Amino acid sequence: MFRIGQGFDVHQLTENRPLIIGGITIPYELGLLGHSDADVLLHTVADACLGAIGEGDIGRHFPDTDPEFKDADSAKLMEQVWEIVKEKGYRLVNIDCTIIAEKPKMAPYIPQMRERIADLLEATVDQVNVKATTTEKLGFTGRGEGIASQVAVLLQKV
Ligand SMILES: Nc1ccn([C@@H]2O[C@H](COP(=O)(O)O)[C@@H](O)[C@H]2O)c(=O)n1
Ligand SMILES: C[C@@]1(CO)OP(=O)(O)OP(=O)(O)OC[C@H]1O
Repeated sequence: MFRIGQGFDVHQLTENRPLIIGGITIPYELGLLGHSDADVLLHTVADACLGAIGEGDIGRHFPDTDPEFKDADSAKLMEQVWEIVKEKGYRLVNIDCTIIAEKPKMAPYIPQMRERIADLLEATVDQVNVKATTTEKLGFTGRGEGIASQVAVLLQKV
């Protein structure tokens, strides 16, 4: 059996925060704000995986009111989500991710993000696609106020 999932997340850009996307720290003058490390892409991957198996969303599993998750490493949260996926008997078929950001340029970091996500989802790099787009200076992403991401995932029962 195959199950499809999708995710969407947004985090605000602000000063004095690291910019962590897809488990990779990107040098930039601004970073993402959140209760956790605010890795917008890993949150979206987690939401897509939870959606695919009918397990709600990341906030249900790791509430942003719980001090345990303050400044949490989103890769650790993703590992826990992937354990739930495996317990339900699923493996990754493929995942396709889009980062929506005016700046900085994501292209140099995308190979590392693919490797990191493949590692977290116990898959190979060819099963993971990561791409980026601007919104041509339009909207909150275009003004550089935040970064969004979208993910589609396909899982298969093994
Ligand atoms: N933050 C970003 C945004 C885009 N890219 C790359 O640039 C290409 C052109 O972007 P458009 O928004 O004009 O379509 C896009 O296809 C990406 O390859 C990027 O690296 N980082
Ligand atoms: C990850 C969690 C938990 O620390 O916090 P945030 O970093 O604020 O991220 P968000 O995507 O807003 O929601 C999920 C939260 O529960």
